[in-house]
Amino acid sequence: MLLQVKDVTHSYGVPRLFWRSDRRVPVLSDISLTIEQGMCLGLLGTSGAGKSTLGKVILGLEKPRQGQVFFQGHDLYSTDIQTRKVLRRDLQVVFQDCYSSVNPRMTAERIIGEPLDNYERLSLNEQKRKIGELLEMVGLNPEDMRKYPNQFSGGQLQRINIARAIALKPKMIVLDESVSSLDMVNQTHILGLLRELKSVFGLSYLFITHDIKAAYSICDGLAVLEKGELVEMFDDKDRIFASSHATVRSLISSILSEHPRHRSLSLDGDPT
Ligand SMILES: Nc1ncnc2c1ncn2[C@@H]1O[C@H](COP(=O)(O)OP(=O)(O)OP(=O)(O)O)[C@@H](O)[C@H]1O
Repeated sequence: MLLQVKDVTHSYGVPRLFWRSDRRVPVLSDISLTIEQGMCLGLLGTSGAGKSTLGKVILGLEKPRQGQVFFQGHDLYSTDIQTRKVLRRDLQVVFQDCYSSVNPRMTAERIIGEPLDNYERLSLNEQKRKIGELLEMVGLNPEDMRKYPNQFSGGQLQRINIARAIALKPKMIVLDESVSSLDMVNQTHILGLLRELKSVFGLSYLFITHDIKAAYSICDGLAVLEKGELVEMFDDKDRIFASSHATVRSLISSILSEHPRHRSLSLDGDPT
């Protein structure tokens, strides 16, 4: 098992202006889930359900109040710093906002080269060659490495973020609404790219989204969060259609056409 989230509960403190507050808002309640190597789990839920918080907990960025996160058998929050650094290499992230995820003053070469600088000792030429290969892998041109973020479209810049995420050949990537800000055409292309990278590298994804159609198109399994609780978990994504849970039904109906003729729409295709 690659990732195990065990009984995770989390809450955020409520800030007060003039006195200390011990009031906390519960955000995650007793969450347990697993992700196997090579599997893509979709984490669905409405806004504020706690999806991004769970993503941060899994990335080792937000220590949960209770529970544990095991990545490759190591407890992320109690392991030593050295092991944590090694584990971080295998656990990468791509966020929704491709522009704020990068330093506007860095070229694509430096953006993609950052994790390589941190973890690998490559010569200048080796690093350039590797960055060129990564750019090609995500469908861009090696010459694009000289460009700055403002010279790329949103879709191209998200490809740069993906190239950075795969630079160290990680085992798992947390994709937090990574295609949500893109138009439909770019969304389809990036989802295709993610599917391809998954099969080439045996990558695992946690695909965080409110978009059930995008999740269905890339995920093997689906989990549904509501108000911090994991209300349903489907190892096989197709089982979601049999769910009678109100939240799950409303997620499904949100993508179905109003027209009765489209009620049996497959999530893979467009309505005919
Ligand atoms: N750093 C923080 N401090 C305090 N409260 C927070 C913090 N981050 C998130 N929250 C609150 O925790 C709850 C869950 O937020 P979270 O971002 O995890 O939900 P989400 O399901 O990812 O939502 P969205 O789809 O809108 O991004 C929300 O009520 C949010 O306001």
